[in-house]
Amino acid sequence: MPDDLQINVTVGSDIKVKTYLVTGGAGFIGSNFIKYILKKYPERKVICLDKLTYAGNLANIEVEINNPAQKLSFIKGDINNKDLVEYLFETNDITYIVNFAAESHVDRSIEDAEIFLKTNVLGVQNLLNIAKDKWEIGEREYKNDVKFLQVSTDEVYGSLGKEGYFTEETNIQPNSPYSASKASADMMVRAFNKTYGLPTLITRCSNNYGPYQFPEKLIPLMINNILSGKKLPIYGDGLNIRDWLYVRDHCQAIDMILEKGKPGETYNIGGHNEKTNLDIVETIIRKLKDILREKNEYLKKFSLELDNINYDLINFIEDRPGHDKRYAIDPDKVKSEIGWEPTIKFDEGIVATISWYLDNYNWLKNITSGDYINYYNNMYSKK
Ligand SMILES: Cc1cn([C@H]2C[C@H](O)[C@@H](COP(=O)(O)OP(=O)(O)O[C@H]3O[C@H](CO)[C@@H](O)[C@H](O)[C@H]3O)O2)c(=O)[nH]c1=O
Repeated sequence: MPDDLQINVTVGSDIKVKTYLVTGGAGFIGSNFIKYILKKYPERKVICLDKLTYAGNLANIEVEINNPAQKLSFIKGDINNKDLVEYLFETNDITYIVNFAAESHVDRSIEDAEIFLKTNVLGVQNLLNIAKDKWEIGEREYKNDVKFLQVSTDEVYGSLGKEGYFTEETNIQPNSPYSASKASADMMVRAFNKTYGLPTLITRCSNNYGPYQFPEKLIPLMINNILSGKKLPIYGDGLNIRDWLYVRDHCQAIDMILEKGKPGETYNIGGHNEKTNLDIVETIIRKLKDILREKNEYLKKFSLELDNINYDLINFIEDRPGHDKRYAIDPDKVKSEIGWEPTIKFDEGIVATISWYLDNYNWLKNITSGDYINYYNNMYSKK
């Protein structure tokens, strides 16, 4: 086995069941997806490959890794590592690749785009190339059930004005280095389908929220800042609009698209829940206050006073360069062809999310302090 380490190896039994290679499975959406799949299909196998960057965290799937009843194996490694990815194909009968591995934060991409190209573009190209070689059983013929699903973003379409929606036919017009890297990857996925017949799927989701999201993104950042007694920075006038999708709904959509999606196709996945950023932040302030009123043991724990949690915390700051005004997704294709629609209402999802962060404050502290990174890196360097 190449340099990288494998723990809790449960793959390789004789029973023929579907096996997923989930890349980036220790990150926010990836870890939620692994939980969803293991719960829904206890007999299926999942191999999680993750580099464990600042945003990928083994703690997110630790419960599943330590549960011998669940068929999850974890490999620490980079999707750019050719030998490692080839080895995973050679030693497992992989049915689905679901690629969540990505640098995902727009602001970081504005600071420095290099790692975005390495992971989001070259990494995807490496996965595609190996899948093409290892899955191929004859010229342009692949086993019926294998599929390569690239998790992409609605940001590849650029920005909408007040009217209209993104459809799968909308032109690609990325505006940030991050979305340009995701759009490039989508083009490579398309090219591998057209050129080699690789059975690919692309999903483009709107803004996700829910448990295990790294607190650099709007919703967990605001929750974390309130709990730490900090101001709430809003870019520009706060009137930019995003379409918010609860992460579990997103996982359900990906599962259904893997099972029912047509190779070569793209599916947009939205929450049908457009909100301005200001509205999101005000909602968090109100809901967090409601929760704290009921669970007042948390007030002591975080040394907070209810009266101090109010809209005065909002701090309008300089706008993000190239800030997209509005994202919104036309729900038709995924609804009519796959039969998927979001099920979790925003009011419900945001309360569940805030409560999760309150109940898992140690996770938040460890992830922001870098303690998790140090802990897991030490664990690997000792092995
Ligand atoms: C972090 C932060 C963000 N914002 C604004 C910028 C955006 O209009 C909105 C959401 O920002 P972010 O949470 O960074 O997410 P956004 O740029 O929309 O991109 C997200 O959603 C995309 C899907 O639409 C994903 O592909 C990206 O990986 C994900 O990061 O809130 C603020 O006003 N203040 C902040 O501190």
